[in-house]
Amino acid sequence: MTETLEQELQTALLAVRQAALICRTVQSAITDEVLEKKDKSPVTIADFSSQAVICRALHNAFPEDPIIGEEDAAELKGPENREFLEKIVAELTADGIQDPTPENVCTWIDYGGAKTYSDRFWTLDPIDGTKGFLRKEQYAVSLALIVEGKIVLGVLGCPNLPFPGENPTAGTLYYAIAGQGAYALPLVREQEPKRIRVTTTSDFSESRFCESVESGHSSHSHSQQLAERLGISKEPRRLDSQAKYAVVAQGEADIYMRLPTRPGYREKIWDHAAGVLLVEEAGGEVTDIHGNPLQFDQGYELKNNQGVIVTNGHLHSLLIQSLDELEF
Ligand SMILES: Nc1ncnc2c1ncn2[C@@H]1O[C@H](COP(=O)(O)O)[C@@H](OP(=O)(O)O)[C@H]1O
Ligand SMILES: [Mg+2]
Repeated sequence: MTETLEQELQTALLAVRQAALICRTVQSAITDEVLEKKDKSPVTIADFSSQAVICRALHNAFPEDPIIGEEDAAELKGPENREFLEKIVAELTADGIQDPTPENVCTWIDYGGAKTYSDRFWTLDPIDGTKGFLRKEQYAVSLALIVEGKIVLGVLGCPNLPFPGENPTAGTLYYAIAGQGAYALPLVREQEPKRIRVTTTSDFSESRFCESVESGHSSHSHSQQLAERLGISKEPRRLDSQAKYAVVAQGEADIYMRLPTRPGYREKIWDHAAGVLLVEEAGGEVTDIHGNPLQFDQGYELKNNQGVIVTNGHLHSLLIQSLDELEF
């Protein structure tokens, strides 16, 4: 890749930072009462607001680029949801976004409505780890640029992952450009980015893995079997969202396992693209459970892949070999 992607990077960093700060505001307003009522509206306001802000920024800077986003505005357009749309408008107004009329907000969200592969496109998960967001735990705003099937830029906003040396509530913004390394900076303010790297652990008995909190997203029983087989004795670190990729990329865990819970499920590209590049650029390795590279040229799903295995590289092939012996 000869072009520098400087404009893409600056646009993506600004947009993800803004969206992540909006999500943080909405998350702090979630109360137990809302959760007890099983009312998911705060998360939905945050999802839509995040997608609106990021797609608006991308469309202004790169009007020709398709965006494959997780959300679309179809359900916001009916009269029965007008009040809900007004809440999103109010949130964006409070955040100082210019001209967030109901019509504009729907238009911005729908910029993210591409579904099929093209030679150059963005993929966006406005809130990855919805369940973590609702529990007031980890979640991520995730944005990646894919050119000719290769991830060339990834940005991950993790409002609840502390940046070393900063106030624990500061949050971290991660980014990577293909061939140029992986970096972290505090979410809340401009600072010189810090290069991040995976661990050098080559012995499973010393290693720590991370996995989803939700056993419906990644099989805890299989990971436990595998850990026993490989002699991994440390307790797994469980956290939601692509924050797991960030944790491996910055050397706080050696492995991230995402083991299928049912054979037909296909991973979504927006749940992985930014995280994959972050880990690869930090020196790690990412494949599916069979050791095949993840294919980002198949539409919005990783159609040809099953599960995801992320390691610091040193532990990869042995882990894949041991997985071969498990039934999924
Ligand atoms: N059966 C399944 N297997 C794997 N991932 C699943 C799944 N069902 C849903 N997911 C995905 O898991 C993501 C969260 O992953 P994690 O458990 O690592 O936090 C969800 O993203 P959203 O939260 O954006 O909907 C969703 O896309
Ligand atoms: Mg997701």
